[in-house]
Amino acid sequence: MSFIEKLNSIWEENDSLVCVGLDPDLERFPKSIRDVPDAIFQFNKRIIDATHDLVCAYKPQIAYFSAESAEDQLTKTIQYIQSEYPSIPIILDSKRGDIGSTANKYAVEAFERFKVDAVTINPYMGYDSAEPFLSYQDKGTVLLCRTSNSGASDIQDLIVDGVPLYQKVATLISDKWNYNNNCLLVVGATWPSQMAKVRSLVGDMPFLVPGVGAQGGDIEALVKAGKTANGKGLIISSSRGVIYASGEDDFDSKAREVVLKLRSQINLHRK
Ligand SMILES: O=C(O)c1cc(=O)[nH]c(=O)n1[C@@H]1O[C@H](COP(=O)(O)O)[C@@H](O)[C@H]1O
Repeated sequence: MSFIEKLNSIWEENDSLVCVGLDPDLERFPKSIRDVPDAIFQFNKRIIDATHDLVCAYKPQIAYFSAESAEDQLTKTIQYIQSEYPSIPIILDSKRGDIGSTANKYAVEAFERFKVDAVTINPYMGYDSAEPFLSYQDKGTVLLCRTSNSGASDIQDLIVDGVPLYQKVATLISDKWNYNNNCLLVVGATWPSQMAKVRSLVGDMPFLVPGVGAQGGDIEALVKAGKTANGKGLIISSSRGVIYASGEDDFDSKAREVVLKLRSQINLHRK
């Protein structure tokens, strides 16, 4: 099953547009789990077990693993989701982007080493840097368009041929790069008016939407701006707001409570 088919079916199955970001930071772990062997995997496993019926995706961020020399625990986390909850797509957040020959290796890293369903990439080096990812027809390529951070406007809003660069990027990807129907765009939850503009440019292409929870994105505004006509089209991702909902040993049940609330707040505005 392709990434897009998997996404369409989990949106229905779990009635959810919520993605949980797995950004495991040992310093923020409860004492009870910090010193156990494979602490990162054990932490992720408890978050996953507590939320699997409420989400449409998991998004592990590679830096939180590689900074700890813990890529083996990233592999274990991915394999755990795939064996226990195989209908849930996994988006590897690594924001790769490089010349074609190196991008080839990054695509192999994501799709053959880690075997994820989708990966985030930076499109600013152009088509040859994206093509190795796009050529995996059944995988999702999630391209940065208008990011959630405060510096997003520094470059992404520069005017090119009379329009902001992020709109040029959206149109280019939609018109030229999406020939396998496997592109998604990153549009931050913190910018609802820009999101509405991107939606008007790219039809029903799915958006990965980080920036709710810790970064303060407004749920009602983003859902209204970004949803497609069928009330879907969004993968709304929260990391710290979910996984650190409690600093104590009840972190998994508190994470579940946050995801439940997030799912219902989002669903309120989908219709
Ligand atoms: O590609 C991303 O996931 C991403 C894009 C973006 O524009 N903003 C953004 O915050 N992210 C990632 O989404 C996550 C946000 O984490 P929280 O702010 O804790 O929910 C981090 O892993 C970021 O690297």
